[in-house]
Amino acid sequence: MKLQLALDRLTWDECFAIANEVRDNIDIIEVGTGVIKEYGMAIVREMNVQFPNHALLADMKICDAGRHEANQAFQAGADVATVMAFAPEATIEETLRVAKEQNKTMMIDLLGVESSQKVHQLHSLGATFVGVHLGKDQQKQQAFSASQFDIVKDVDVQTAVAGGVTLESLQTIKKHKPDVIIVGSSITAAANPAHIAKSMKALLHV
Ligand SMILES: O=C(CO)[C@H](O)[C@H](O)COP(=O)(O)O
Repeated sequence: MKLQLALDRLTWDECFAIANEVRDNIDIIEVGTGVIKEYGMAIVREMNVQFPNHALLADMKICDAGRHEANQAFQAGADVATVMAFAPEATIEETLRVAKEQNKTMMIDLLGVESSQKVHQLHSLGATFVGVHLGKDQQKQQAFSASQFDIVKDVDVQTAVAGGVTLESLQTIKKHKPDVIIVGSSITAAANPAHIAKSMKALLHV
């Protein structure tokens, strides 16, 4: 199980400062959607320069112009880019083609997906990696529930999980053995981000 740091709602300097603080306890750095909207692909490029030994995910949340936007992420140095499960099949297929051509990975974000039928359909399109996701706004109404893994349990795909993961909820989440656990605010808004990241990493290896 890998630990992915999600950098959201932060300034350029905060992104680099926090990533640097927790670098020894995370496997993947995610440049969040809002951060990309603020600073463009330049921040993905710079993250790749400053953290060459970490895998890098650009949370593009692509929903149209799949080839162009997947190329933007990969040319900026991302190893993984995201496309939304609700995007048209043509868009998802284009992003998967671009990733294959460049030996990169697309993560299909399952935000809003409630049926395993949809995940099977994505798998038949060629998806190999999906993200179970409780969105930021949804988190105000409900906490992450382990039942959210139900939609992926019968499908032969790698999984990530995101959405308000905390040190406490990690105990339950890890039992479902996702390939990647994505943590944003529990680390980035902590008084001591390095301590939380270290505790999370340690918990994943117990
Ligand atoms: O993709 C995201 C928001 O759309 C976030 O990266 C993801 O939800 C992780 O952040 P947090 O742990 O703060 O929920």
